[in-house]
Amino acid sequence: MAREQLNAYNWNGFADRPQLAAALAGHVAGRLTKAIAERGTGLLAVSGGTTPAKFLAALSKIPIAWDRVTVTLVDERFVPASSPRSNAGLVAANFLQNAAAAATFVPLYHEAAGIETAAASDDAALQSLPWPLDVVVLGMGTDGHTASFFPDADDLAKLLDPSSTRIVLPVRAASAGEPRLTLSLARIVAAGFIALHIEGEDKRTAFEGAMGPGARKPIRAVIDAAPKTVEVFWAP
Ligand SMILES: O=C(O)[C@H](O)[C@@H](O)[C@H](O)[C@H](O)COP(=O)(O)O
Repeated sequence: MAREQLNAYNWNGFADRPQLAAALAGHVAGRLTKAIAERGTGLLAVSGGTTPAKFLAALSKIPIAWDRVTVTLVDERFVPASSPRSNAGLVAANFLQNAAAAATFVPLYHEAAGIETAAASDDAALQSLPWPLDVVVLGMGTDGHTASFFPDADDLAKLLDPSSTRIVLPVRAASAGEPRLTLSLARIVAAGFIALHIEGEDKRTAFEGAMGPGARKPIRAVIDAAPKTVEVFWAP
């Protein structure tokens, strides 16, 4: 039976950002623990940017079997980990510490001739991860992008193709700054638990706009393609 696209998301609002960080970290840790119990391993993908730092720090302190968890990125800027723009750098500084230091981190960036070459070698290298994702934590820009699915990306339809067999895709988008590497929508929506972590009134307004009528934004494409309810975590 065709699945009705009814904006399948659940809104989890919090009074402040520390409370959101603690709650989201608890949910993610619980899902990973369940995955480890069921299949002996957990696979987590986290987003970069400026929002996740508190959440990642809170998650790093929760004592689960991190040595059974593999963590990768939802997307990455095409910059080395030493760059202040690096999402791998954000994860290293905020998450790969405390209890979570025992997790295995799989970055997306590595030196390559260009973004297409990097994406192709990532695609091969990440095949061996224990797919599907147990947990994915997405962010969102006020333009309605999520992951590196920027509205002005070259070949956006390919990035948003739910039938794609790709794991990692290259992204070129004027609004993105650097070229990007992103998990495909297909891999993201196959996750057992899909969280969207947004903060501030501007992003709440942008999210509500994306869920309404009008031009379909990438975040809407992800929610519509997801076979499970997307859990939105928001604080002012
Ligand atoms: O590499 C990135 O930038 C992210 O993965 C991206 O998708 C992010 O989630 C949004 O751009 C929101 O970024 P902020 O948290 O900085 O607002």
